Order: sequence, then structure tokens, then C-alpha cells
Amino acid sequence: MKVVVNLKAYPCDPVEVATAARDVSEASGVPIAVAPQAAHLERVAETGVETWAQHVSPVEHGSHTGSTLAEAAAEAGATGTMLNHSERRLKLADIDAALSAAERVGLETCVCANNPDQIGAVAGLGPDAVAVEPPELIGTGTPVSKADPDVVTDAVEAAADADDSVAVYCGAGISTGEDLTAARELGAEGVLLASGVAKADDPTAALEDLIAPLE
Ligand SMILES: O=C(CO)COP(=O)(O)O
Repeated sequence: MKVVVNLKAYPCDPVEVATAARDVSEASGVPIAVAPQAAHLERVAETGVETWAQHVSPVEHGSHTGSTLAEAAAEAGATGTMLNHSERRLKLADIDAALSAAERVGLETCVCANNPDQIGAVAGLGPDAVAVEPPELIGTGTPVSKADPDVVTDAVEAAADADDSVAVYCGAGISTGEDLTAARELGAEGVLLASGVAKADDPTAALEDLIAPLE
């Protein structure tokens, strides 16, 4: 199981979370990536943790003020990127162009979507992974893997129908080892989470609890 920790724009110390994720990942062998704000990519990557952008723009070098250029994210140390997060949604054509931008510089890609139908559509674009995250469960602490298990199994099926080489992750409300185990049993190969780690008093303890069933 892969773990992606999305720091969103939470007021946590990105280097503290990154260091905790690096240490827990190294000790357990569980792959854990941290996705900070674009401005924090370099500091996070310097810890040695697997570093992902939260988004890259569907553009090339040029007159695109305010963009997060895939080249800049990669130069800062990112090796992967999320795209189309529910809080940073894109049109299908822009997801396609952002995937091309990420592929141009070799970033691993995970396209988020709200439901299984959208998962089928974005899996067809050929990302490395897709992640189903029902927006109504994000930030609630109620795990998608328990509250809405059909969303995960239907997403796994929709992705396999479109392209069975695309990995399926799930997210929203995931915080404990039990939530992660439930996700795995539904066919997910990874989880995306945010508040359970970014808002934790002790990010190391939160991550250790999350991945305990995998050890
Ligand atoms: O949006 C999410 C991860 O990208 C999930 O957020 P929470 O873990 O806070 O529910």
C-alpha cells in the first residue's frame, strides 16, 4: 500500500511532517509520499522523503503567470504529482494536458476524482494511479473505506475497465490502520490522507498508527 500525505494549505510545519514520514517510511518499508504547498517542495524534498506536488499546471514554459510548472516542481525535488484534487478541480482537457506536463519531466501521476464514473474517465487518460475521494467525506474523519465501501469497489472496477494497469487509491477521512486495512480489502492499492496527519499533534505517531497493519 502506498500512502500519500496531502498537506493542503494546513498550518503545519511541512519539514516536521516530511521528516516524520521519511523516518516512518524508512523504518517500515511502506512507501510514504508528502505533498506540500508548491513553495515548500524544495524544503520537503531536502529531507529525503518522497515528495509530490499537489498540482501541476497544464502548461509549458511561457506566459502563464501563477502557474506551477511541472519543470519547476521536478527541479525543486518532486517526483510525483496529484492532479484534479476535489479542492483543485480541472476540466478533462486540462487533466490530459497536466498529465502530459508531468510525463514530460517524469513525475509519477495520481489523478483524483469524486466518484467511480469520473474515475473511469480519468483512468482512460493513462495516469499511473487514480484516487477516488468523495468530497462530502473529506476532512470529516469518517473513512470512505467504511462509510461508503461501494465507492471504492466501483472505482476499482471502473478503472480496470478503462485501463487495468492504473493503480487505484482512495481517500477521505482515512486516519487509522483499521481504515487503511479496510481500503486494502476493497481493492485499493494506496490511500491519500490529509487532516489525520497534517492536524495531528504528533505526526510520527499518526503515521505509525496508520501503517501498523502493514508491518
Ligand atoms: O483530501 C484528502 C486527501 O487528498 C483527504 O483529506 P482528509 O484525510 O482530511 O479527509
